[in-house]
Amino acid sequence: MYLTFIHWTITKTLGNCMEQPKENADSTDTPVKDTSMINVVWFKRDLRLEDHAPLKAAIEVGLPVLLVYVFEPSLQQSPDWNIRHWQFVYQSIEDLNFELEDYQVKLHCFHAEVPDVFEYILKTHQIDKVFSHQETGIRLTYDRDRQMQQFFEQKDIEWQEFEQNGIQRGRKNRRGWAQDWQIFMKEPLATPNLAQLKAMPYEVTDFAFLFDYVTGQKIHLYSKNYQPVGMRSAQKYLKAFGKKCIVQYTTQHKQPALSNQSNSHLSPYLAWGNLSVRQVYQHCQQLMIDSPHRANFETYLHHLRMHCQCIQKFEMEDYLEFEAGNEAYLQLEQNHKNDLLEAWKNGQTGFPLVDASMRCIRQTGYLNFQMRSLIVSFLTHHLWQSWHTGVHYLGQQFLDYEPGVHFVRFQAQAGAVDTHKVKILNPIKVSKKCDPKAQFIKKWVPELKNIPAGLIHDLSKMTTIEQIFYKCTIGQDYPAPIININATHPHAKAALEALKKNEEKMIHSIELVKEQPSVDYSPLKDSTNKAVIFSDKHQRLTIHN
Ligand SMILES: Cc1cc2nc3c(=O)[nH]c(=O)nc-3n(C[C@H](O)[C@H](O)[C@H](O)COP(=O)(O)OP(=O)(O)OC[C@H]3O[C@@H](n4cnc5c(N)ncnc54)[C@H](O)[C@@H]3O)c2cc1C
Repeated sequence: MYLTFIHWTITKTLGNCMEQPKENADSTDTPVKDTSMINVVWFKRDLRLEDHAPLKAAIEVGLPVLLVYVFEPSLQQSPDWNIRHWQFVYQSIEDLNFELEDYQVKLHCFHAEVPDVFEYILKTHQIDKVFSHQETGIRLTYDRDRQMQQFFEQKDIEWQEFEQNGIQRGRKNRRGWAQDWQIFMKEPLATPNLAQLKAMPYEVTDFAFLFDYVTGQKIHLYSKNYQPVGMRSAQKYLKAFGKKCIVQYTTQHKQPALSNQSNSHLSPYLAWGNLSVRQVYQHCQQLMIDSPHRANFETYLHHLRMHCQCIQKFEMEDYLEFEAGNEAYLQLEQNHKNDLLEAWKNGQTGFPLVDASMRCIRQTGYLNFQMRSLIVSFLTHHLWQSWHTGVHYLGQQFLDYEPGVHFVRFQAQAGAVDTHKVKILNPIKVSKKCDPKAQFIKKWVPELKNIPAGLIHDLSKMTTIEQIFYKCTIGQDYPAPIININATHPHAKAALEALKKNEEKMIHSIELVKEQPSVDYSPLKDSTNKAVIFSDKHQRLTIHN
């Protein structure tokens, strides 16, 4: 009866993605060891089948390959974790398994700690090698990788890790990094030959790897407000961006209401690896050759490099997860005020664009760069709360949560890395500039839907008669501003200015988020000066006149 219930629950909640234990499975049975050697590909933030160096290498060895993804319970305890991240991963795996059906292969999922998973596989199989990408994650995943390194050494298993997205391990500084990154981006895609993948029948029969996972979690659900998931959706978004959105990319990308027409929305696919940065880079390079929007492509490729540059910085300075890059920042007196923090999280600050942004991320998991900067500036400069107080909350909300970009960008905007570069954003001015017709505000703050755009950005100017006329009483239907921007702005400015004096001595971050020397984004040329591009799928050279 008990087993039947568990089996039913698992089937209902996990659908096809997770391993299904047999009803008569008994975890106390001694598994029969299959002595043939296998290799394992351990998927992490690389949920795709193209440009996948570990998968390619594993297939080329020729042994049977087991494909594995591990949902780690310890990550669920991390303050930046949110079920939406796992929902995205889960859907990605479903999509990937759909593609793999043609090859009668499957990516197997576990819910357990990684050493336990490998111990479990070792009960029945001999592992020769494990292939994976390097991961620039949080301290928890880094420590897990160090633990796994020892584990594999003890078991005499070779672990081959591959560079991903041009992020280099073991670097002491970023000198020359931009050039290396560009070389990596122009290298041929690592295309696995899936037809050669030797399938192996495999089943997880031990409930320990499944049961905890099922309890209380709704991993198989996926909100219709989130972007569609998977390699095929990612390719569609990539194509749409290259064809349409790129036209407005530099003119409109700060406007949240127009983000569907101008921003790429590729970030979740890059964060969880439905696409590699190199796939995006090479796709854009192909398109820009004859494009009248070449300059926009160049800006986009530059932004893509900045994205990787943040991750590289975090790879070298992972303490930024816990500490400000600038010790001077600790001198700021910022008292924790829970009511302010809650108002910010719930989109109830009385500043329409801030509230619209906070409500939007809760619902969709997406926000453009400019609005992310605004909500961080509002929290750290106007509400005068330390960067720690909001960094995990936003990480939870973002569907594209990428620790390297997130911690570095958050700290940079707060002024926790370098106060010289900080922009204290005025929510009223940004609102007028980025949402002039208030489309974004009205979508996410429906209480304000009757108020004309001319009044909506600064509600403190609305008279009582106007409030009655537009059926919105401030302080009743919508909160009055929780702070006085005319006081908070100069206060933050003066406090950050005061830090500058001793800041130089106190920045312990080895390098700031600064521009690198400009790099050439133009396509590779052959000896006859024709553009050379590696075509996406087949690695064949395409010559463009
Ligand atoms: C506080 C904060 C936290 C962030 N956290 C994350 C995160 O967890 N994961 C993540 O992927 N990104 C993060 N970003 C970066 C960025 O906001 C998102 O990548 C971007 O909004 C995703 O949208 P998109 O895919 O449509 O990118 P697009 O708008 O199409 O932009 C493409 C790339 O350009 C970069 N970019 C866009 N505008 C600018 C600009 N004005 N200056 C410099 N670079 C720019 C983006 O980072 C992105 O990588 C964060 C930014 C901030 C300010």
